[in-house]
Order: sequence, then C-alpha cells, then structure tokens
Amino acid sequence: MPEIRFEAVGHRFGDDRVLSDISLTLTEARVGIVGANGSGKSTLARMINGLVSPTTGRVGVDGLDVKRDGREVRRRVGFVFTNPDNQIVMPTVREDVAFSLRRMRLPSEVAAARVDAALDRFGLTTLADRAAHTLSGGQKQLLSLAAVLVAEPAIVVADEPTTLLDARNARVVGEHLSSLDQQIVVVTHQLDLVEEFDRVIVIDAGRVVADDSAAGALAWYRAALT
Ligand SMILES: Nc1ncnc2c1ncn2[C@@H]1O[C@H](COP(=O)(O)OP(=O)(O)OP(=O)(O)O)[C@@H](O)[C@H]1O
Repeated sequence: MPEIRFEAVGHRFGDDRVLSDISLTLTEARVGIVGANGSGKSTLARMINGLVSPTTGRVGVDGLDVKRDGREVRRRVGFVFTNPDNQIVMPTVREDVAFSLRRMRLPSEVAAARVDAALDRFGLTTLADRAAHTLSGGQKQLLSLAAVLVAEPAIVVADEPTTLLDARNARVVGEHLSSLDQQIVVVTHQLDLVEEFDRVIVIDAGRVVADDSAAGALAWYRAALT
C-alpha cells in the first residue's frame, strides 16, 4: 500500500486554527475519518492531494512532498467530492470519463478500452451517451468514481461521498468504494460506511482524539456522542 504521512501538520484559515499538530502515517488499505461538523476532516483530506496546503508541517505521499511535487502527487491521488456536480465537467457520461485520461496521451484505442471498462465496472455502459446532468444523484456519484478510477490512481480520497444519496445508492457507492484495490481514505458521517475499515481516525476541534481499529474508534466516537 502507499504511505500517506502527516508530519506535525497545522492549518489556519485566517485567524481560525482548524488543525493542530496532526502526525499520522497511513499505510492501511482502508482508512476512515469521522468527527463532528467543522472539526477539520475535509481540510485534512484535501491536504492529501494538495487542494489545501498546511500552514505548518508537511504532508507526504510515498515520499513525495504534496506541496513541492504536486503534479506527481495528483497523478497518484484521486479525489471524490461530496457533490458530483462539482466534478462532472463534460457533456456526456463517456466524455466525462475520457476527460480524466486527456493528459496521459494514450493511443486512442487504449483510452477507449479503459473508458469502456470503467463504464462497465460502475454499471454506466447503457448511460454512456446520456447528458451527464440528466443522471440521478447516485448515477452521478458512480460517474465521479468511474472518472477518478479510469486514471488508475494509487490512492482514492473521498469526502462524504454518500451524503447526498438515498440509502440504497449510498450502499451501492459504499460497496464500490470498499471493493477498490486502491488505498482509500473516506471522510464520512455515515459510520456504517467505515465499519469494516482497517483503521478509523476521530477528529475533534482539529486534533486526533481517537485512532484505532474501526470497532475501537467507532465505539469511542459513539460513546462520546451520547
Ligand atoms: N476555505 C475556507 N475558508 C475559511 N474557513 C474555512 C474554509 N474551509 C473550511 N473552513 C473552516 O474550517 C473549519 C473546518 O472545516 P472542514 O470543512 O475541514 O470541517 P469538516 O470536519 O469536514 O466539517 P463537516 O463535517 O461539516 O463537513 C470550519 O470551521 C470551516 O468553517
């Protein structure tokens, strides 16, 4: 598995300190991040591919510095947003998945085969020529996953990927995420999504307050909520 390393990471937005002294080395296949609204989870997740740079400390991916080696890191880290509308950029489903490969300069038949395989994997083949904006919320989130996965990143970071979905679609997207070969880091309020994960980290007020097996961390968090 890849290695994601936070070294004494802190972050401020203006005068607001939102992360303090985070040191973590993530090498497990499936890592969950949970915690209260505004505790800093999204900010932490966004640092893994450089969407946010820490104000203090350092974030590394496989020995690369996220700030210095941003392009190389972004090739390794795919990011799935809460709202797929923020991620879908092309008119049709097929074009949107293909867009992720534009920089790789693959021979066109190789690219087309990869796009077809990604569409098939996420059950989107029959929707390939549909206008992307006409998909349902669940279908759009599957399209976002296909568009991220087609580029074969080593790590997938997902920030509340099931929040906008109904229970059935949340389960479908959750099952797809859990079955990935890639290392995954998932931020969520839906605790069942990370119940089978290898490691769960609880963030509170910008600090790590629990870091354990899923069973241990979730028991801690549920007790803290009551
Ligand atoms: N771009 C920004 N500018 C200013 N403040 C920000 C920005 N992004 C986040 N914040 C603030 O940083 C804090 C942490 O936000 P973050 O989104 O990381 O929390 P979170 O744990 O993911 O919350 P939620 O569960 O509600 O999504 C919040 O107080 C938020 O208002």
